[in-house]
Amino acid sequence: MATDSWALAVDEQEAAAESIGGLRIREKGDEPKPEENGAQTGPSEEEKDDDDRAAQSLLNKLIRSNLVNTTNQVEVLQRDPNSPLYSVRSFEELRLKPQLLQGVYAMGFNRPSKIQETALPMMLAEPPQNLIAQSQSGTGKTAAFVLAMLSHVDPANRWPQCLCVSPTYELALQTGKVIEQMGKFYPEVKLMYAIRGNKLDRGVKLQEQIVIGTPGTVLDWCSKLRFIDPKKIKVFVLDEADVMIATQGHQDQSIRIQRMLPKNCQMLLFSATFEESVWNFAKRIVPEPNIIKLKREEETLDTIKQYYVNCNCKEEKFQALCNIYGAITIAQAMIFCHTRKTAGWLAAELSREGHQVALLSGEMMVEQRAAVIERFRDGKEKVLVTTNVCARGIDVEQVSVVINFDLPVDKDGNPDNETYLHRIGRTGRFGKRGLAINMVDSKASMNILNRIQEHFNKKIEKLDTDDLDEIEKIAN
Ligand SMILES: Nc1ncnc2c1ncn2[C@@H]1O[C@H](COP(=O)(O)OP(=O)(O)OP(=O)(O)O)[C@@H](O)[C@H]1O
Repeated sequence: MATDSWALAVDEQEAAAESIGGLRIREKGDEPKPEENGAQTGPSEEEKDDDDRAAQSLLNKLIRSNLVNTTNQVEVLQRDPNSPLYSVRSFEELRLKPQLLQGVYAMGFNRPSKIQETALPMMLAEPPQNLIAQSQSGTGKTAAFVLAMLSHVDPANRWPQCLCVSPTYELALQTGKVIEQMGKFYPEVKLMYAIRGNKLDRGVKLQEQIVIGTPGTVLDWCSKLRFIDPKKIKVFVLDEADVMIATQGHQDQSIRIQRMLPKNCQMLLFSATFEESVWNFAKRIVPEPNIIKLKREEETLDTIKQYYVNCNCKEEKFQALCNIYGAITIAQAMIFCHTRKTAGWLAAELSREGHQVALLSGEMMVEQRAAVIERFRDGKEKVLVTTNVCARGIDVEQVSVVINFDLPVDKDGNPDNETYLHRIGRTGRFGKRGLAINMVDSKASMNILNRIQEHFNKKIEKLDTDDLDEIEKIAN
């Protein structure tokens, strides 16, 4: 039957989505091919640590224990500019149910985050307002919509009232945990996971008030299997819209779910980024939206001293690194390599020299990566060797030195300026002065370095690592 083949297709899509959800271990023989010495051209697909946004997003969630601080103002585009816009400075002002206020405080939240100050009054308003909200990861979006969902359910009604769609199984579980924590003192409200593998008997009608899941299963449960009556949904949340649309098919499934919901259902959409594709998607899902944007802090190279070292091969680069370590005290450093193979080699060499080294590599499961980062954050290791994709978006405050053992290039071998800024930018944040050292090992990589210099219009000084006095000077 047509519906069955369609359901099968949905299953397949979800299986594919889950397999790129980050939790996987590579098979033996799946290792990268040996790289050519010294050549810094774009790596082949196998060589490169492939990662994806869902894994990155999950990693961020796993390692984040605090809000990301931001001084930027929120930008608000209101659907109805005549209705008073207000923001709150405390959770009390929101007149939450006492059980929920208790849950919020038990989580250690003292006051709403920047995005929550504006988003929460809108989400809790009567009549409910639709919202599209964008702010970087870690600014309190999840906590905000979880609070909105918990506030809107009627625990006396034993049917699904809030539907939350996440891009992957793992991300859905993380959000589910927040719902459980925040709803700790509100045990009448129950939660159900609509994820692959959660098999229910045919004919069952869900009694849980909140359902969180991945698009394929949620769609299945609302339509073909009818575990959920979509017409009774009051709040629909689409989380991580940017990650969602990176998976083929999810966009379509989300739109199909949305079409089954009643006209007065509150639609909420969250995203860490807001490129054109996300924006187009958001407009299809959320009619007449209020829009809240929180600008990301700009990364700059102003407070960073940048150097480059001329070498001929990776062994020479390693020697230069040893010379730097011998001359200056480095509290904590992050070293970026192009491939997993180089990263593994370098970590082993550094360990042999007596350094406490942490290695972050693409074949590790996301949880393992989170554990490595936490150990490094706690200062258990002083050097973190990593490939580029693994470390994107990770902030380790205390890092004072960043070393580009290989310069960042895109898949065509052109300079990846954005990644360069991202790698280096972190050291100079928090008002401290940072140090960045680039290893150059060929004409090609010198050319890349020159183009990076030109792009940022910032000089990268040459450093002679055979001259101890010169190295000592850069630390001052
Ligand atoms: N008002 C608050 N006060 C203190 N901590 C908060 C507050 N809101 C959220 N947090 C905490 O800050 C961290 C980030 O919050 P949250 O996960 O809601 O952000 P997010 O924007 O959804 O990020 P991501 O998309 O990465 O999940 C979490 O550890 C959360 O418990």
